[in-house]
Amino acid sequence: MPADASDSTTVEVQNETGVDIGAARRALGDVAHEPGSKKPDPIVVADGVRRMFGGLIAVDVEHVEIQRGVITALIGPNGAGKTTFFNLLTGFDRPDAGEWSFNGTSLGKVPAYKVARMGMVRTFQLTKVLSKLTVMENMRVGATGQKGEKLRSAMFAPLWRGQENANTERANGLLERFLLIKKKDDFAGSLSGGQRKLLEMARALMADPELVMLDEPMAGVNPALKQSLLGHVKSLRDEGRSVLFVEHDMDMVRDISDWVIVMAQGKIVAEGPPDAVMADQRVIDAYLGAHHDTDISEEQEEQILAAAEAEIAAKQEEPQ
Ligand SMILES: Nc1ncnc2c1ncn2[C@@H]1O[C@H](COP(=O)(O)OP(=O)(O)OP(=O)(O)O)[C@@H](O)[C@H]1O
Repeated sequence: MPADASDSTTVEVQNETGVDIGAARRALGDVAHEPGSKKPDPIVVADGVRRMFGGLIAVDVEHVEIQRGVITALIGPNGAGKTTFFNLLTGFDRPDAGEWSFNGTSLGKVPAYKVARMGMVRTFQLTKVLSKLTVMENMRVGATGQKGEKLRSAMFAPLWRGQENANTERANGLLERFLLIKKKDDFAGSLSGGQRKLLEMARALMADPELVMLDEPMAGVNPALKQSLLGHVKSLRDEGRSVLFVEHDMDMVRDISDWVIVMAQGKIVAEGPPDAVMADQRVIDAYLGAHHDTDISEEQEEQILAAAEAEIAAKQEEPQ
């Protein structure tokens, strides 16, 4: 079902984080469908962010704002600069120019681990679960602000143990939610591709982030697990988090996004709600021009079938 603002399951829901989910989504109704459009309540704002690799301009984002409390998809053909932009926003790479902020705080020189602690957590295209650690150990690695990390705090072991108990409790809750609890003592390396994606998402939530950034969450996931992953992503929004995800699976983008941002050749080239963006000729050109595993639409399929049937009928009518 398309995620529109009239979705009765989420409208008027006020959750423990204080974000009125329905309001955040409805507010997008007044936002212009154009690259760099201003959002009513942005959680991320980026200006003039540019990253060169040799002579190649991988990212050249003039201005972009990510609305708080909604699901935003970042789409674009292969090599458009989506992952590089993710890396820059989260401190895993440094730009040649530009500035960006999270909750109004400039992140220009903030290292990745601090960005995560500030509440902006990401997952990776190729999952980075630590295969030689158990599922539970992976979850513990995801917890930030652990007092046990610091020597000074280690002197206050009871305090540290308290933290560890809280982490274990939180990890158990998340593993239940992501249907991984029975695997908690298995090595992460023994999980299927889809389960690793689930573990990565669960681990990201150990830090209780405000913004969850997912890089191709559906890649390598079997159809059965896809539905469950979609549900999990929606539940992140429904508990008041903001979600920004990169994805090539257009069904997923159409199904769960409140807003779609399109990149091509490093730049933002279009923005809007999913239906409007996917009907935009510039987007179709940018996508079909460079990305080849896009499914044809039902309408296109019908047109092709009708043309084939007409051709067969015409041949049958030809004099032998
Ligand atoms: N470390 C690097 N060194 C050199 N070039 C790079 C590096 N990382 C990315 N690039 C180049 O920058 C451009 C943008 O790549 P990026 O991976 O960000 O695109 P993308 O939109 O995420 O693509 P995909 O959808 O295929 O993952 C590409 O031309 C890529 O080859």
